[in-house]
Amino acid sequence: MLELDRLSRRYGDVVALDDLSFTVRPGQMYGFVGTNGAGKTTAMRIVLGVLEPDSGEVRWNGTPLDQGIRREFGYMPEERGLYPKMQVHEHLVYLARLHGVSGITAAKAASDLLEALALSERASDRVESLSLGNQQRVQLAAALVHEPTVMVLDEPFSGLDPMGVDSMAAVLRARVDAGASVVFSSHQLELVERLCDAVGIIRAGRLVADGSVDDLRGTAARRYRLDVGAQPGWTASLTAAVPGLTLVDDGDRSAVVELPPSADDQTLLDAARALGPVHQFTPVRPTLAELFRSVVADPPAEPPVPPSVPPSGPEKVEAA
Ligand SMILES: Nc1ncnc2c1ncn2[C@@H]1O[C@H](COP(=O)(O)OP(=O)(O)OP(=O)(O)O)[C@@H](O)[C@H]1O
Repeated sequence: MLELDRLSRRYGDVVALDDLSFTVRPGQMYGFVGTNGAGKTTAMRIVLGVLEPDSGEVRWNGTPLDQGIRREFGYMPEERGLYPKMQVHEHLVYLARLHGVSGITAAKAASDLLEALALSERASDRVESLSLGNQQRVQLAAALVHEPTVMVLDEPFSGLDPMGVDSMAAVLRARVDAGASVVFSSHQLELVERLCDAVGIIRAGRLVADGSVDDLRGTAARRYRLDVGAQPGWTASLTAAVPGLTLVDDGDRSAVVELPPSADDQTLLDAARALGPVHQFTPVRPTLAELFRSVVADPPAEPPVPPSVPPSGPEKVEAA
């Protein structure tokens, strides 16, 4: 397995990574997500070996990475690097041969990947003649052509059309199902939710959530959608009846509420029943995008700096 262990890295005064650790197991697709500037590329560059951490290390099956181990990996760096004048198939074969793959095996692997990525018809074209999205597909093929068991991919899906996303996802899923480890960064959270077995959320260089999307849901606040046949204003009565209950969405017929840790769902149901017939009572499963927003919006773990001015009264709200 691939282990990033307590990586820290600064650029001058900027703390890019702060004690970052996570693990990617064989047969696992790991999505690495975070806000702009959170430290994803820095972490990937350290795994790639183009950047040294200030502290911490990266291990593969318990052994700290060296150039020998790294050569076995497949990379898709942020700076895409293909030779523009080379033909697509020729380029892939060239890269596979650099990894010691035999000519016949390399040619077959290149053809298979081009077919899977819907690029067979462009096999004899120069890389520079392809659109950016198609060059990106070739870049993925370049990362995979020597059949690596670990793949580290920086935003492999950005800029691809939906067919490109699907074909790339299928190629990666097939490798993962065959036992490979894949870690990729992305801002496309729906895609990460759909594809990944595990997700790490990084904020300001720290990992703030790690696990399957279901694991992350388990730690999220519990929300319920209710439809109660009661008088208008029933949501106010409900929030008054259950201490700590928050109204998240007050629709015409139904409402979404968030339970405080102290209350259980039966208390909520009883309180709703006391107001009228309950037509709907459904747990709301947060999407990864919603989980992400709540995790990155949480205040940092450090103790807050005390305010220098005493807090004033409620903020004035301007009329629209
Ligand atoms: N070469 C550099 N010199 C100085 N600061 C840097 C350098 N590279 C990155 N940084 C800073 O380190 C922090 C982490 O940057 P990084 O590129 O790793 O984030 P990221 O999560 O990949 O962001 P994005 O999603 O925008 O690509 C940011 O504050 C960034 O400005």
